[in-house]
Amino acid sequence: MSVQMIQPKPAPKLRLKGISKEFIAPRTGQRTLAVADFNLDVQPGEFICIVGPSGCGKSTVLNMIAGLEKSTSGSIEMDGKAISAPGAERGVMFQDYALFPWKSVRDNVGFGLRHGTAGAGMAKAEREDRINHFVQLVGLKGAESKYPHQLSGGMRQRVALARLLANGPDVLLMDEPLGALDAQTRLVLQVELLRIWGETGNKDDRKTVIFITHGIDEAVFLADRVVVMSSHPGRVSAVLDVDIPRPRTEEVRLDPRFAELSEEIWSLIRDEAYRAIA
Ligand SMILES: Nc1ncnc2c1ncn2[C@@H]1O[C@H](COP(=O)(O)OP(=O)(O)OP(=O)(O)O)[C@@H](O)[C@H]1O
Repeated sequence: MSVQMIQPKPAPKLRLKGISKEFIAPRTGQRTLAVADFNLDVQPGEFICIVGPSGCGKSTVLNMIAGLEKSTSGSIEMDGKAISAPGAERGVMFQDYALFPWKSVRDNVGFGLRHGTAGAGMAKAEREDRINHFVQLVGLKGAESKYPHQLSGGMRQRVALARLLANGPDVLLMDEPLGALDAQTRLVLQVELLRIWGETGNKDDRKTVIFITHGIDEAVFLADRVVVMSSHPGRVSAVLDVDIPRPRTEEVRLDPRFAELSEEIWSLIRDEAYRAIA
């Protein structure tokens, strides 16, 4: 008789348990149930993409994990502890760069280290090394003294990513970070993002990522799992494993499995996507 060892599942990095969010308009009192009974466990180092029709509640879910919005019911846990406010261990990145226009690349990247909790107690030399490391990691070496207006959109998002990483969060919460970029830059930065995330390195060194996108191809290219949402109210309608091996290179986009998964996701949101913009 053979005895099968059952490996215990690691404790989730994030646990979203039955969360809902109802917005109440201050003047009219009109209620909008944006998210209802949203459940998701995210494993450490996992790359999760959330897709769904416009207005289905993707940003609301992300903002609740970031602690920028309070959930109306349910609970959000990180490493087993309840989250209800923003915290340095969860870094957020948005579509619109959010850089300081009057600060250089170097000073933008180092902002959190100089003024936030991330750099508290850090010696100047260590802080400067850390800034150099992340500037280099995102491919901005040589552009340290430039200002945001001197950079392309893609470079600005590299600065925003370096700043996010320099603060050393455990979880990266990314709301359409490539959404404002032209199509070619977007494809290049998807590959870059996986490199920076550590796709070719040790799995245990990777950050946990929640990444919102309108791009189904983008989600399939990046994610370990794609969470598909339906709307009114926003719920999880499906969770798909992206069983395409890593590291993922440009060739992946030609893989029949890539097309198959993209088609499956589109079929899940197509009807609602048409209704959302009708
Ligand atoms: N502060 C708010 N007050 C009232 N309603 C809100 C607020 N924020 C979001 N909503 C509503 O909640 C729902 C979900 O919005 P949310 O922005 O989370 O969706 P989304 O999927 O991120 O949208 P998109 O894909 O267009 O970016 C929408 O109906 C939206 O109008």
